[in-house]
Amino acid sequence: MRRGRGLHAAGAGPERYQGYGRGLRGISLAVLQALEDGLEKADADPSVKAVMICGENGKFSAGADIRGFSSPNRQGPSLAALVSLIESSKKPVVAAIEGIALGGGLEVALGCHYRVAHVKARMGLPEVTLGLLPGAEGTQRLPRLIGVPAALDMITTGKHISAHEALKLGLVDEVVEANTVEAAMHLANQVIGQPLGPRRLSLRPVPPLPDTDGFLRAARLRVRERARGCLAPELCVQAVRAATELPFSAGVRRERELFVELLSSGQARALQYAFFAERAVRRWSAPGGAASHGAAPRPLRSAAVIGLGTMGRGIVTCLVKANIPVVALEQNLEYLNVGRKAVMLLLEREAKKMEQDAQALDFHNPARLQFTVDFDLLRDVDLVIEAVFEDMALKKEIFHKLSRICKPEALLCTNTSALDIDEIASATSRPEQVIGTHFFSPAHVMRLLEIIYGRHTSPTAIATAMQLARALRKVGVVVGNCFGFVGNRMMFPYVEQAVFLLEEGSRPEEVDQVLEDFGFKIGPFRMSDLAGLDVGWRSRQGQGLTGPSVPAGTPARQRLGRRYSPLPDLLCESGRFGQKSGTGWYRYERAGGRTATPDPGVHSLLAQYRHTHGIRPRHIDQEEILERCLFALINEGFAILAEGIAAGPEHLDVIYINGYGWPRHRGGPMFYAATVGLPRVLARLQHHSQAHPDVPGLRPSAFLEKLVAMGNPPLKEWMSYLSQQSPRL
Ligand SMILES: CCCCCCC[C@H](O)CC(=O)SCCNC(=O)CCNC(=O)[C@H](O)C(C)(C)COP(=O)([O-])OP(=O)([O-])OC[C@H]1O[C@@H](n2cnc3c(N)ncnc32)[C@H](O)[C@@H]1OP(=O)([O-])[O-]
Repeated sequence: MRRGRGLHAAGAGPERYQGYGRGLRGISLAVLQALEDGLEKADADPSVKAVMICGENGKFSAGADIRGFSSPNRQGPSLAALVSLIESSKKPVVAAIEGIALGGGLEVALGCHYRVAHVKARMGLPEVTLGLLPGAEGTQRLPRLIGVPAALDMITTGKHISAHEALKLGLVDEVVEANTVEAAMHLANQVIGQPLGPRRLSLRPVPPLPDTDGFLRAARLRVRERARGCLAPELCVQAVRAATELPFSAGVRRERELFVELLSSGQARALQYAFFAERAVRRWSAPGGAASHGAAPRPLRSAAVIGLGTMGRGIVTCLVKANIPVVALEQNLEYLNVGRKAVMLLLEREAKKMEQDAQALDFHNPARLQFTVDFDLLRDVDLVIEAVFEDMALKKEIFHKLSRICKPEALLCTNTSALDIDEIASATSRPEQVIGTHFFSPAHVMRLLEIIYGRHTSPTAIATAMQLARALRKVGVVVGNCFGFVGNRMMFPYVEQAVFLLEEGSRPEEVDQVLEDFGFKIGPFRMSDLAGLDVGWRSRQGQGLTGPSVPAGTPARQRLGRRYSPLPDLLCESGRFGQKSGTGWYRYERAGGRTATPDPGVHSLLAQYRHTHGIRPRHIDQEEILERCLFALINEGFAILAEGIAAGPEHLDVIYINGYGWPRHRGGPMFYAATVGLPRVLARLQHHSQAHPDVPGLRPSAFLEKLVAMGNPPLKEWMSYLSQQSPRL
């Protein structure tokens, strides 16, 4: 059999038919056309007895070309028509599924009469993650094949399933360990002459459930709850409902209507933007022209983690999960034992979640995970991640030690969330090997890894840190060095506005509710309680903003000539540290509890505070809460772009989606700003800035002003309007 590129239609008789295209990049019009031509020829050719469809380079198909959805003049055969054509073929058609069959690719396989999968193949309908639904009749065929509950699960979550799961569900007919194409050809030859009617899914009824309507109603509520304002999962349920209530052809029409509704919703555009942005940030650039294409990573065969607090424990866990042997170090035996117990508990839980792979974790083996107080054991590791308190002196002491002990090529990473990478690197004799790897709590769950290069960090070090992100299955985003880097720097003005709103009349639960309704997983006050209010308090003490170092006579609500709110400090002074102490901006059932209840104690503290400072509380509406919090954050984003701290708005958006719970269906803060329109963002910032002239965070960034003056160009052109690219890029 000849193998070319793209999906192939090959005759089991003497003729072979093949299409062209790039399997992974999505099904192109050329592939569709070639498949249609091939099938028509196969049907017309009496010497062809059966047809086999396979992909190129060991991959069946990644589905429709996502970029094609935004091209308005798309012409040519449609994927749905092709799937129908396959199904109606008079000769048996067998899909040979290797690698992946996703989205439209799986829908093509559903049109085939038989499906053979390689044991390592993965299948799924991920359209929902792109704000769509399987629009090539997948929502109508899959429930007919595997039943409503399993089909609904795949369609509303977009999850990929293994070949074995697919076999169990009845999605494929056979799983093979060796040559899938050969096996599919073999099956094709075996079924020649057998009736095709029962194999045509469009002719089958949907297997009934005892209470299909009740099941679908419950499913709708469940996905609505989970989706937080994202439309696609709910419309997926509606499409599956159509399969249960309507004949096939009417169900297909309903599927098409729902698909078109989603396509024009704006959310699909945001989610597809997020898909490409996550891939775009893999290409990084750094000072002196260094870039991803010219830098090779060093191997990562072993690692060490210093500090077994909350972050360190999570980092050890994700290294073990990535199969990288780890040395975990603490400063004394007491802390080491506490840390060891916590890490083991986390790993046990992870192993349970991973079930069949638990053996592979092998974390009881000292060759894979070792606990120590002895720095000497760090001598040979490829990578060290320091995760101690945010204390510059302590970090410098550790890095000084590391530069004496570790092998010269070892990568020295700091998990600081805000501190100066260059100052930390200055404590070593090899600043080119020092880099920031900012994990997000819980580190074994959150997908983001902010990678911060310093003035001397080498391209190899950046490439190795990006490789680390990939090994840990995280999204690595390379950014420059400044206080708070990208994520936290944008977060400061957002949280600051949230606190100012409390001073002026809001309650914590009101502000949180508005931002959670917008789509954030948790609002700023719930988030602060979760992270621990003492963390920020310690940082503000370090910066001289609160505590004994504040000069006598400093106005309570002013620092360095700008507005300051001592409210968070007051909470900490009264022992309210958030969830860990059982009280913070909310009340919890106990210290360490997780259920936040509005706290009358906080309400009276706020009333007292306003009285003390002569503030007349006012009603603040949702729009003002949203604008002040979000536009302040976005404004800082423009300043970051102008300073060259990040290479583009996609970087900021990927950071916010993966590290800060920004709703993915809104595409990230900078994408959101583009959606709202930069002139409006600017006008509202100007308005709020006039009302609060002592808040620099509301003063519009010069870059935002410039973009508006240039006519509000599309997001992908923003960076070309920076008069001079920063030397950091
Ligand atoms: C009336 C209505 C009719 C409509 C019919 C609707 C039909 C259908 O239901 C809709 C769909 O199929 S929706 C589609 C449903 N399918 C999906 O949602 C699958 C989306 N794709 C994936 O999940 C992952 O890419 C894979 C798991 C395939 C590979 O992961 P990996 O090995 O880590 O590789 P990687 O780095 O991720 O990708 C490599 C390069 O390929 C690129 N590219 C990939 N897929 C693309 C596509 N479909 N398209 C375009 N490009 C695609 C990707 O951007 C990247 O480009 P770069 O320039 O190098 O940056």
